[in-house]
Amino acid sequence: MRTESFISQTPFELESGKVLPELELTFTTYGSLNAEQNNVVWVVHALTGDSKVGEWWNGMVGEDQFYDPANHFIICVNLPGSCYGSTNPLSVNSMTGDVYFYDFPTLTTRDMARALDLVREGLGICTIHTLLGGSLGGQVALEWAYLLAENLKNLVILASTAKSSPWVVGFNETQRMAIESDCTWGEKSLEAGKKGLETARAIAMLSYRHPADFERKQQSPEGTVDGFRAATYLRYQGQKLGNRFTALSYWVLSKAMDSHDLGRGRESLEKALEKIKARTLAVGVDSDLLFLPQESQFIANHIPKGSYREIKSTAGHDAFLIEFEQLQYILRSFYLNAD
Ligand SMILES: CC(=O)SCCNC(=O)CCNC(=O)[C@H](O)C(C)(C)COP(=O)(O)OP(=O)(O)OC[C@H]1O[C@@H](n2cnc3c(N)ncnc32)[C@H](O)[C@@H]1OP(=O)(O)O
Ligand SMILES: N[C@@H](CCO)C(=O)O
Repeated sequence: MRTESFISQTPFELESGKVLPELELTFTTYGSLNAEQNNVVWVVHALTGDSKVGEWWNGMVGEDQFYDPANHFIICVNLPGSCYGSTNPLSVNSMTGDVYFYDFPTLTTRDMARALDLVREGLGICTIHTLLGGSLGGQVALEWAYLLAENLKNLVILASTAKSSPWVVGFNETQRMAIESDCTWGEKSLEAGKKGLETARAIAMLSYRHPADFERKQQSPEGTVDGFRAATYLRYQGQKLGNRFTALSYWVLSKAMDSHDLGRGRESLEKALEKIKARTLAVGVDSDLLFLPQESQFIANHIPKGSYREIKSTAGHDAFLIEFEQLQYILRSFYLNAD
């Protein structure tokens, strides 16, 4: 495993017209590129993931796993805006010499896809064998698949959508409201909005899980009138994220998720999907309350070489990060059916 940085030599113009004078992108690779350059597996992480895909997707990537570095060149880039090494609101704006903080520009999933393409070009990779992404990662992967055209062979979109629904935008807005209500939000510090971020994560967890999952794991003993398990669970999850993420990055990434619309400026969503050339597998989760299975079906129905499979789980949206056995089975049949 190697973690490196790519630094763009030229200013990076965003969809908004604003410019990032310098763009650093941290990425992690596993295995090596073969002579034919046909073993590239590119994974795009979700909202709070990082480039170390072998850690958070350890049931899919790693020695003797489905994507084994012995056979594949596996790469994951920390998305711009995120706080694990790539340019983000806590980076220094090289034009002003000051940390961006709240002046960090709005990013779209299309900007993120273009940033990934810079890394691809920088590494001299022409063709990607398989591009995979879940949730926000799936949105960025879809945008990138559109740009890559014939240079992408297989696309796997997990628990995601071609356009963020009003429901997703609404959930994200409640989370940003929680951040805004933290009295430290507005301060120029690493910890700004930390308590708000904890609440945001607690709200988000309700969209990443399913009532059945809470029924199974968070039942309190009979007679409980306070101190419920569900309550300590959500507080714990909030603190866990608060200790490893920044509210500033969360803000930028959740705004990018809101922006997602593959059809923007491309006639329609359907027409944009029709232009994706890669063999595509869209995987929904039957219990996903955030990105509904029918949104994955829509992707599969409109991409010419698209197909749909479903993970059965009570885990909800996050099942794509948990249900490794089902995913492996689904992916095995996807590759078996390749031309
Ligand atoms: C640097 C980095 O870490 S970045 C990469 C890591 N994260 C990512 O990539 C993002 C994607 N991953 C995720 O979102 C998550 O890790 C998932 C979805 C894969 C799994 O989520 P988890 O939080 O592990 O699972 P789950 O919802 O079952 O919660 C388990 C945790 O809650 C705790 N917990 C469970 N019930 C309760 C309760 N009633 N009260 C308090 N704590 C509780 C458990 O002890 C456990 O704690 P731990 O994480 O310290 O071991
Ligand atoms: N739970 C995952 C997926 C959210 O879409 C994350 O925190 O990145």
